[in-house]
Amino acid sequence: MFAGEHINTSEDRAVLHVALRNFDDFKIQEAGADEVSGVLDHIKEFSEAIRNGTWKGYTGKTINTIVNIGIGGSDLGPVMVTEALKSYSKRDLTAHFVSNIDGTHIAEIVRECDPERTLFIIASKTFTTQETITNAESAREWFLSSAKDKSHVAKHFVALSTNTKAVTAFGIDEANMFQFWDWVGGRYSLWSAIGLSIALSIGYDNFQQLLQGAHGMDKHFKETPLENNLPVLLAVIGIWYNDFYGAQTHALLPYDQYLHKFADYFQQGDMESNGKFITKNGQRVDYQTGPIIWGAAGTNGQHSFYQLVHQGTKLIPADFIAPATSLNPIGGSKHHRILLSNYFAQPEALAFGKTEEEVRKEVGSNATEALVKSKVFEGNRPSNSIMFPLMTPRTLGALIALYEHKIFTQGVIWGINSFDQMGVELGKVLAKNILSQLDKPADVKGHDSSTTGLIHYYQKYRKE
Ligand SMILES: O=P(O)(O)OC[C@H]1O[C@H](O)[C@@H](O)[C@@H](O)[C@@H]1O
Repeated sequence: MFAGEHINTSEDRAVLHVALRNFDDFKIQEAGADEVSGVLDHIKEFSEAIRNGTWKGYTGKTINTIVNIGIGGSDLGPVMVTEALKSYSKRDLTAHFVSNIDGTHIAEIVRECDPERTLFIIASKTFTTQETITNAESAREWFLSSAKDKSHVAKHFVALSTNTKAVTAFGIDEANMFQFWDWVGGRYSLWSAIGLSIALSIGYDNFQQLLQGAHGMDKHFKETPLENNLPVLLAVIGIWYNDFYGAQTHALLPYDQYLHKFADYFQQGDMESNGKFITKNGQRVDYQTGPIIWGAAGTNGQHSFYQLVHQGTKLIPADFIAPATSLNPIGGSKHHRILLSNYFAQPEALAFGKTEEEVRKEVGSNATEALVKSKVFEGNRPSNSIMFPLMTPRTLGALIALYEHKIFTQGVIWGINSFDQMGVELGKVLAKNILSQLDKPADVKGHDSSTTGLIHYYQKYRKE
């Protein structure tokens, strides 16, 4: 990876998100790597102009709302990080994220926007993603219904992409485009121009701290012997339970409300990277690869699904993640002490459980056998605990990079290509064909009976 070899073999690409946060440290030879600092300068200059009010909208007002339009890697990273670092954000600059093609998503968000004071950020590596382009077109239509004159688009629309041609064809000036390169995978792109909404929200200096935190983890990963290497340790522990104990899933359980999107983010990060049954050499694996990633912020999960984690029939390895100090120490950190007492208690309960003997002592001799048995916790359920002093941009950068390299290491051990995403293609192709058949029942051809029946049902009941 660090040598810039084309380890994304199926697409013949280097994988260099580490070059986005390198600060001239590692020597990386790849076209575009020398352009990173120029794009960072552009991000700095632009984010400062928006934040300090020198950038004005078409009626001379400052920008008070940003709307990032993107999906997958062009959405989940910015959403997760702006939420995680909300405490560092400019409170009078509201950030919204539109991803879903469902018109409800953009319709509900523009209801909260003032066209004179809103900046739309169209985030798409390829600039061909149907959802994003359709949402961007609807945003432009909504904007022009107030602004009227197309020349005003330049003050309210910017693009983050590798595809200059498609961006300019959409009507966005090249000067308002933030570049990145094909060696940045979508799910590894928050460090690139795709992070513009993050820089706008928390300020460029904090964005740079985020990058530096990730770079620190990159160095650790590259230079530390395997037995002390954090991403490697997480990777091999994960493989141990996944491949040798049959665990199907892995839960990410941050005891930090700011990290409430962490599991959503790494659902793409991990499952799109390692959800593959073909090795780099084209053989079908005869072992398990990437786990199902899921989770929720503690303690909410405890009151929802932990029953199964503790007493269900499935083995669920979990990562418990927490800051020692809260950014919101209300009530003299009363809340945080309660939160952390749960953070400490859960792994302990999972590991050591409660024996039948202990239960008997507790319930007394009148209890039925069934009641006794229902209160037993078998224990011996695995978890990792990750703790850090305080949620800062630098810490978050390191934490994200920790998981990125864990995923990469697992992919290497499984012999798969963690950096393509062929599995998202088939559905897209089928949907395109179906879209062209939706008008008339007679057009619905070439499907199985269930699909045909469903489309006919829609055609019978739709109102437009
Ligand atoms: O940024 P884009 O090009 O719009 O892609 C958005 C998403 O599309 C697909 O689902 C995949 O390729 C994802 O990896 C990607 O993040």
